[in-house]
Amino acid sequence: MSGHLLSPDELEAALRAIGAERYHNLHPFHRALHDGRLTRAQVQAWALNRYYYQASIPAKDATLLARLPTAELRREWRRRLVDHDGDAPGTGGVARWLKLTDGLGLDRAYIESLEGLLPATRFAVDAYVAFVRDRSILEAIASSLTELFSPTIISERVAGMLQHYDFVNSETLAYFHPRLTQAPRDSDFALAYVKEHARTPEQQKAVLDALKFKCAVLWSMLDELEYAYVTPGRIPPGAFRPDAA
Ligand SMILES: O=C(O)c1cc(C(=O)O)c2c(n1)C(=O)C(=O)c1cc(C(=O)O)[nH]c1-2
Repeated sequence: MSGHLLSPDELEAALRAIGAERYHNLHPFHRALHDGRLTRAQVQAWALNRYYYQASIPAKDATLLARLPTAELRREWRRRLVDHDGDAPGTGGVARWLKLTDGLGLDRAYIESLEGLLPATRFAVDAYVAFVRDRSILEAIASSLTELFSPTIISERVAGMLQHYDFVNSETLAYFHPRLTQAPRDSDFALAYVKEHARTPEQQKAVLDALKFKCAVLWSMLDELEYAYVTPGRIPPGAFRPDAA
């Protein structure tokens, strides 16, 4: 597609097509999570690993915030920091994620220590933070666009988990509720930004590639969860062992 300039609406359609093909709602581990086919131990492993993603998102947003050139852009982006970190102890998305890990019977200090992470979780999340730090502002903003697709997966996940697992309830899944309004607000802004600022075929390709990269970050996290926690005997040395928790 190089050389061909897309209209803003064609660019949006191309971005949505990437999500339709590559977003992590299609991963077998997520299908199993939402359909009630995981054990409590496997759900614990998912929540423990996903904690590192959640905890790194505000750091990722802070590196981008520092590079944004206008007060208007910074005001828009700093809301994300408050969403995740809160504005007082015990508030915000990361704190709400810890309510989920508490509810699953995991020790907070162990979760926060990151000791039990799968290696691929660390690599994938660190790659996302580095991407946002090192690439153009346009690519960094485009890499957040997986959030266009997250309200659908979150609705599916909450409904499926409440229906199938007796070890979660709407209080332990409280993390997800505000995301249903925060994610569309954030992704509407990011989508309008890339539609306005990707004005050459090269910039449009960079935007599409940034979204592919981000889909790969999310996908690879689930690949290793599936590898390590579905077939016995494959947990990497040092990673969370449900039987020992
Ligand atoms: O539950 C999910 O499947 C899911 C996906 C994503 C995403 O697509 O990146 C995010 C979130 N949740 C989320 O809760 C969140 O705060 C978030 C921030 C970002 C981002 O890239 O800035 N993605 C996501």
